Amino acid sequence: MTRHPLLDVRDLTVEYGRGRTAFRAVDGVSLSVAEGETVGLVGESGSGKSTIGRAVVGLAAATAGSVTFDGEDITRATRRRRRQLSAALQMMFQDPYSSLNPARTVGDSLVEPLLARRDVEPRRRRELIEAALRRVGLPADTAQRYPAHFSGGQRQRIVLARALVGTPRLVICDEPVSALDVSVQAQVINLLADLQADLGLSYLFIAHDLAVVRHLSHRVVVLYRGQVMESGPAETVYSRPAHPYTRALIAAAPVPDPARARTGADSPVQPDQPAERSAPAGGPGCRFAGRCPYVVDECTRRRPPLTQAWSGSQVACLRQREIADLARPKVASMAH
Ligand SMILES: Nc1ncnc2c1ncn2[C@@H]1O[C@H](COP(=O)(O)OP(=O)(O)OP(=O)(O)O)[C@@H](O)[C@H]1O
Repeated sequence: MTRHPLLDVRDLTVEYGRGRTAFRAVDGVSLSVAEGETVGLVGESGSGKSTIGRAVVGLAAATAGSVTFDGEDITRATRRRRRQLSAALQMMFQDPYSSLNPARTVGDSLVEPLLARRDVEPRRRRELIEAALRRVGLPADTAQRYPAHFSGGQRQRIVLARALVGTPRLVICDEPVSALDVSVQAQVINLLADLQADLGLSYLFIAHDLAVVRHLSHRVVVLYRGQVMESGPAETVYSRPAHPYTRALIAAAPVPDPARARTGADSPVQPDQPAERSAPAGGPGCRFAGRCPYVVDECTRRRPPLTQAWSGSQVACLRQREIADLARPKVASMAH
């Protein structure tokens, strides 16, 4: 058991472009992932989820803030150090078609993470590759074949085997099932859960679909246009969403549970509206103000800090108390 979180992202800001055209895709985001924990990172398209994942693995440069992995500040780690870390810190992308090189056998793709591991002798590589393939439910001879032989679900298993072969501690799963058929999605999600139980892996699980994240996540972080709107234990965020944006997201997700459907039903916000990019980088105010049904002038003037909400989550909303009163069932009149 480590005393510090395995991954600790503090006040991370990532800007694309420079000067007047600079666009702040991630704006002061903090989150952490403990050993053996899954943290779901949710938000609509363009909210900056992938950018956070890419900054953690060094594929996007942090403009400000820090990324700490197992106690080591890796925000500006050298290429050499990144390569050493690449086995322990893996990223799994959405599209299993583009993330495997079609011209290379599966075995050739899977050997890459092993090349970074000095402790693995070349003759053991084949054994480890076959073990990783078996671990994800694929036959060992998969290694000799090309990606074109496999379906989307099988390819995503191969991508997962590639992550496993380096014995990762943290896997950043960037929408790993979005491109798959619904029936196959559940298999991959269950496989991720089994691997976590067996190997103690940690996941930062990125998705726009709250339903997918819910099944797997211990905690959830809700992102909107580069800023954290709400974060907390998954069950709390789902059953008692405190931020108007979280409530809108939940209202828009397929909801089998009628009690849960009621939670966000009062929100007229459409979370699927494309997020405009009009807010200036680092401008004051809440990024959700333009779409919030509860907005008041102050919301556009200062950025709400993340504070403890009535629900037990951390919420960035200046009006959270008043909104909580609106959302609660009116029991006062029944008190006498
Ligand atoms: N290389 C880049 N250069 C410029 N802008 C970028 C770049 N990559 C992403 N962006 C922009 O940054 C914002 C955040 O993108 P990002 O991909 O991180 O969001 P996301 O929440 O993961 O969305 P999606 O679910 O669509 O992948 C978007 O507005 C996107 O257009």
